[in-house]
Amino acid sequence: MSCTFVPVSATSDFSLQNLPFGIFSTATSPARVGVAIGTYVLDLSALSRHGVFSHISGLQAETVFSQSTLNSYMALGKPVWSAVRAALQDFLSNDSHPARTVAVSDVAVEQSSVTMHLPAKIGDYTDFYASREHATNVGVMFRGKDNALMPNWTHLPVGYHGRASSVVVSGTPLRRPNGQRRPDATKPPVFGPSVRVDYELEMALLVGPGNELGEPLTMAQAGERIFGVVLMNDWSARDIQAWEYVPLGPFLGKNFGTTISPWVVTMEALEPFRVAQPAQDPEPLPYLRDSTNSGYDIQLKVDIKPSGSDEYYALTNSNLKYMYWSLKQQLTHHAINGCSMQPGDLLGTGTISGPTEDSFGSMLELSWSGKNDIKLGDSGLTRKFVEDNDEIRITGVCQGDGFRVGFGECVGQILPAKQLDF
Ligand SMILES: O=C(O)/C=C/C(=O)CC(=O)CC(=O)O
Ligand SMILES: [Ca+2]
Ligand SMILES: [Mg+2]
Repeated sequence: MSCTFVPVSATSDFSLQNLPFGIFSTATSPARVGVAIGTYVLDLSALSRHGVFSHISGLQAETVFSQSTLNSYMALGKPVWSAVRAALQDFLSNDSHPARTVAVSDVAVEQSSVTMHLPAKIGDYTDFYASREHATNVGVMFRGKDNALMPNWTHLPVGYHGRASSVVVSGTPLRRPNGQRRPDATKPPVFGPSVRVDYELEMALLVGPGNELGEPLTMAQAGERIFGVVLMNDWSARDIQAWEYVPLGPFLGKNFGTTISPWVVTMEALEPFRVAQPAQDPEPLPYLRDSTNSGYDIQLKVDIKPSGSDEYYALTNSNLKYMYWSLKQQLTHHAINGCSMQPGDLLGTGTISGPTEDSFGSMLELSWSGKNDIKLGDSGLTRKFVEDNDEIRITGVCQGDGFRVGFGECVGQILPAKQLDF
């Protein structure tokens, strides 16, 4: 099966097997639901008017696809998502589909001519800490070798509640935060711009149908409730974080901005890329046990475009398959106490570091807390943390046989701090 409606190159992130969902607008029309294919965005509200989804029960296609967020569509659940995916694949690959009398320009626009928006109204944002390598590295730096991994870590997916208000879509610049830090442990704390702004390579799931308050989710249910996955950069001010986090965890060092990619890759598109997750020892308690393959082979890259340069230089090469706690275990654990999850809630995986040094998912780890210079290719440039006007770009790809399921880009630039005088 191949796409015959528009050209799709074998190296495109957005193949017929992918079909990620996003929210786009153009100079002349408002934000609404789109699906990426090749270099185009398919306008699903326009396709609805041509009857492409009219056979799907439980879907008010024109209404749902004219909205400026995906929340209503996310709430509909897996049977509808599957039917829409099948309808799109049929439309795109079958020349004799009844709606194929339309012109490309009737139902699609070039991605280069659209503005992408946040895919959902995110009610709540939670971030986990689920890479053993990352948690160990950070633990060694913050608490010493003997207390690196806390005793709870191998028994449950550790997480904290973040701020949905500061989640932004790829391309939105962020200011370096001001805050309180204590650079010299023998002196009082100081206030001013963070000098240790960092990125964190993460992915995040978006919740589909939620659960009522007091009604926990099981592992089997959680598997059906995940709508899809995006790339995420959990920007972190390490100096603010290191001083403030005791004993309640991340706060202002994290919530000055979190960047996500605009295209949500669905779980159905990721299905062929499932792999075994790392062996879990000790075996988790029964509510978190999973005999299915719940890891995903997604190659992840972080590059930096340093201030004043036009070139990108590699920082991190990692993979989602390194995550110790799976997406399903994270969602289940989050709801097991009866906490209600809503369509559009965002759950970050935590920084995705792997076993080798080039797979470390943050500058904190790459520079080992600022002790070492990170070399940017052969440019002669170095970094320990993110400098003003640097841009950080995350990309992610699942490589299939002759096709790709890719995530596009998650980019963000750090602008100078706001000048504050006290
Ligand atoms: O105190 C610590 O050990 C560190 C906490 C974090 O950096 C939180 C976080 O964002 C976790 C992650 O991304 O894996
Ligand atoms: Ca994080
Ligand atoms: Mg953040």
